[in-house]
Amino acid sequence: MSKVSLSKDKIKILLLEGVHQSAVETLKRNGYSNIEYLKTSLPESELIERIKHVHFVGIRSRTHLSEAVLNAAEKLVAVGCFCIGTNQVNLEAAKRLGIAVFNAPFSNTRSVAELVLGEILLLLRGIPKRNAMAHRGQWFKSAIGSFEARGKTLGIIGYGHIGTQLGIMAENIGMKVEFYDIEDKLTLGNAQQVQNLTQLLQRADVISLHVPETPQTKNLIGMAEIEVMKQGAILINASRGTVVDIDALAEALQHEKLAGAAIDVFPVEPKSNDEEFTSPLREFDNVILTPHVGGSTQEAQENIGIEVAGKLTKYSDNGSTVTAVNFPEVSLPELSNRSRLLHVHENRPGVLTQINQAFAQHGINIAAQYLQTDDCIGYVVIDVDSDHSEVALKELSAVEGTIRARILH
Ligand SMILES: NC(=O)c1ccc[n+]([C@@H]2O[C@H](COP(=O)([O-])OP(=O)(O)OC[C@H]3O[C@@H](n4cnc5c(N)ncnc54)[C@H](O)[C@@H]3O)[C@@H](O)[C@H]2O)c1
Ligand SMILES: O=C(O)CC[C@@H](O)C(=O)O
Repeated sequence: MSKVSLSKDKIKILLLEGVHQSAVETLKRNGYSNIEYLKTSLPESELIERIKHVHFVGIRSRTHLSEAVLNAAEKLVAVGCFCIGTNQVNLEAAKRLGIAVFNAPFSNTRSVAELVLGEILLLLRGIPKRNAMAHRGQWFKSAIGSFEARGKTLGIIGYGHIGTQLGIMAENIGMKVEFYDIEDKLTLGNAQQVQNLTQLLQRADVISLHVPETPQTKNLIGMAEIEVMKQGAILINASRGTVVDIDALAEALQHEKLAGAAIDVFPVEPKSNDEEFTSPLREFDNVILTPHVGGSTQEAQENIGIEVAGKLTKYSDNGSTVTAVNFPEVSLPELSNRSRLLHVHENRPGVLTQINQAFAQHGINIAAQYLQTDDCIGYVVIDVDSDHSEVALKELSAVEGTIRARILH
């Protein structure tokens, strides 16, 4: 499958899930005007129809780009996830099809860390329960089950962008911070890395999860893990819904093993604000339930819009794949007075030799060549004189193992 360079007004962009207007503004400022903007996600069957003619798609966490959807996306060049998580996209299938996927790895991390810090303070004081009771006309003025954060131990699981910021903020209010991560991490402030999860669970007054969704993090916290936590501890999950076994959590709350919880993400989340939210946790006054809004602040969404739209623009305009999550990363200078060929191919021996031989046969001079590969695909970018560019594209498209070829003038 190959493509010829399109004028920008022909490049079709579909933005879903109400991404911030800053994305639309960034795309328009860069000359992209053919934008369809929807406030919701789309069910798979509708998405399959709509995505057929689209060159770039922008999504958040509710849109599932399954293999079936990606297979239907004949023209799709890249996906922009206007969020951190990319688990909603079949990244391997996208890669095999030569579709680059970008995200915003840190623009909303401060927002998540701030929300979690607030939840820690409220839960340690037993405020969610007192608040719920007051709404029902009950007056529960008592210090029972109400504690300061100072001196308590916060156990962070996943000490990445969010975990580290939360750790620093928690230390600033006098908490002791310990964390568990599968990688050895540079510890910030006075935080301490512990060697295994059980140790962290046994020692912490509050556990907060900040891991990605992976096969290893599925039900990372279940019945057995809650069992080893301190009596009366607090559990917070603002990472992904698959990380905590919700039924096990509900049971622990029922038996008052845990004093409270704050849950922002769920194994199954409503597809839109019109759908009912169902969860066994709804019955507990001591649980803060939020509709996956950890990163939903004006500041974060605006920054994400600019960041991801900027990455899509750059990939479209000059072929740069820097920070792509499923693609070999190539950093490229701006294109001037030449044409640029972008070639995604299966990573097998001889592809580059074929390309160079074909170009030599046609007397096509290569002004610059950039190549990066991973175990599955190769991405080569070749700058040539514009006079030779159409022949070069034809040759490139005929190379065995070609997944996609595109040209920029
Ligand atoms: N609730 C929200 O709105 C919201 C917003 C942003 C991010 N998130 C979620 O939070 C997650 C974390 O975000 P981040 O920016 O801190 O990511 P990050 O990649 O910077 O950090 C994740 C950390 O988890 C560690 N990790 C991975 N697997 C682990 C395991 N099995 N056990 C222990 N540690 C493990 C990694 O080594 C890394 O240090 C994201 O993947 C996303 O799913 C949710
Ligand atoms: O905005 C969203 O839908 C997802 C937010 C968050 O979970 C993320 O992965 O960045």
